[in-house]
Amino acid sequence: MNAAQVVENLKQRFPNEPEYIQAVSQVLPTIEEEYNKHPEFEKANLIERLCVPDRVYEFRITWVDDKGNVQTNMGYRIQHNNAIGPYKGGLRYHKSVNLGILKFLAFEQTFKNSLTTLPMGGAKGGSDFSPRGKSDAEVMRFCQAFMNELYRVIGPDEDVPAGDIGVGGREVGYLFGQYKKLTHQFQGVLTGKGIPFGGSLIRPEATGYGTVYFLTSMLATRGIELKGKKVLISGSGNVAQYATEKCIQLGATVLTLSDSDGYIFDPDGIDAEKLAYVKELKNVERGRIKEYAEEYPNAVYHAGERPWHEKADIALPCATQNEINGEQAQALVDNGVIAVAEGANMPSLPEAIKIFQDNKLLYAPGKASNAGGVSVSGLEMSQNSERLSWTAEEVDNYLKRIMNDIHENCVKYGTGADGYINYVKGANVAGFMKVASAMMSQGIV
Ligand SMILES: NC(=O)C1=CN([C@@H]2O[C@H](COP(=O)(O)OP(=O)(O)OC[C@H]3O[C@@H](n4cnc5c(N)ncnc54)[C@H](OP(=O)(O)O)[C@@H]3O)[C@@H](O)[C@H]2O)C=CC1
Ligand SMILES: O=C(O)CCC(=O)C(=O)O
Repeated sequence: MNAAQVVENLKQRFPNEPEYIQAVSQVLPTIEEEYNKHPEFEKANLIERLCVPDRVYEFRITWVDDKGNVQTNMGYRIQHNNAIGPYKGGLRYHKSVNLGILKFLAFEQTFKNSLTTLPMGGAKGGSDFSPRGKSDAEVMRFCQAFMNELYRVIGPDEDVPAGDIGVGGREVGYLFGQYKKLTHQFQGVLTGKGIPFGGSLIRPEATGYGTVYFLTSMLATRGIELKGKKVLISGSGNVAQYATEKCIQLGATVLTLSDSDGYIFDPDGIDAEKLAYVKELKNVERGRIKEYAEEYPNAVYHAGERPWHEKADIALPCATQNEINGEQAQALVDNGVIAVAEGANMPSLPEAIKIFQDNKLLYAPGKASNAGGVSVSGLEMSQNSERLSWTAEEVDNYLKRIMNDIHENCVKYGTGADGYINYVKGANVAGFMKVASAMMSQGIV
């Protein structure tokens, strides 16, 4: 494989999908050397078959708003690769959603799911529908209309969606209810379900907790503890909330949270009580993060900005893709940040990653550090299959073990001659080799 040539070909074929091209061009150069040790891969054109999704579903969703107006949105499901297990990955509801963004997420998910050690292929889906400002009834009607199309192509052994941006417990509940209505089947067809109907304990916490578990493993390679460190977190949704919670539990001080309108800086740190306020604000009242600064006057709200210019030891981007550019990465380095672990998917632009790596920061790409969420989704599937529910402690122990295994794999495949661990290379090679081996065994399909 000539990675640059493959990327160029994909660019020609998919010129309007910059995020997808960005994700692919971040992965291919890091697996090129390993790939080229296996001439049989090239003969099977494995790389193209791995980059281009197995199939893409695109559909119109029609729903009625509270005023009686008929609305339409676009819906998508990208089934990227099922070489190692059923398609698996979240659904995103956000006004920015388009085919290219979901293709990047599905591509990344394939590598991530491979890293989890569990049998899950990669997928992603969603809609350009924004739940922001919508009533519960509107969200319910939208979810039902979305499932009216999606139910045809998902199933517990076929494709198992879950949440992502804009899709949390509320939306998964409505989606599940409609699936059941349409199919007459009570099946583990979605993960992130409510606990009373087959959800797993620790699934809501898993992505944020897992990111911090991965961070502690990275810090341990340099004999550093999280306790006492100052942490910048972006986002204030599911991943950010539980990353904050785990940081607090492990004795770190979280200074910032954000949403798409701006960020808050709390010089006293966000403690458990303030975090409970954020959870209520974001998950129940569905308010804006600026209200935090009204509730806690020592905190400052910065409208229209991101938190990356604040001084701290650690950064955990937990909002969305491309939220750290080169200038912001340089500010983090200049301010003494030693570690960046991505809770979000692809939050760092390529220029930012280069700055982190050139400065030998501990830097974990999302496909490694945020894999805890989909891992516990995999454990939810296991519990559903055996009609059992595991305790929170059991699930959390599994999660710790999986995050540790992912870290070990990154170290194994990513440690360079100078001892610096390139977690990007480690995660990509480890994730790739398992999927490649499965694809080779299954023939040209
Ligand atoms: N949930 C999960 O289990 C997993 C999630 N992830 C990734 O983590 C990230 C966050 O997801 P999650 O917490 O679930 O989503 P939520 O919808 O719960 O929260 C998203 C947060 O990010 C903010 N945000 C969204 N878009 C932007 C933007 N364009 N600019 C700035 N802020 C933005 C939102 O602010 P606002 O309210 O203003 O929109 C909100 O605070 C995503 O990248 C997702 O793909 C990765 C693995 C698993
Ligand atoms: O839990 C899942 O299936 C998907 C989680 C997800 O969307 C992700 O890992 O980005």
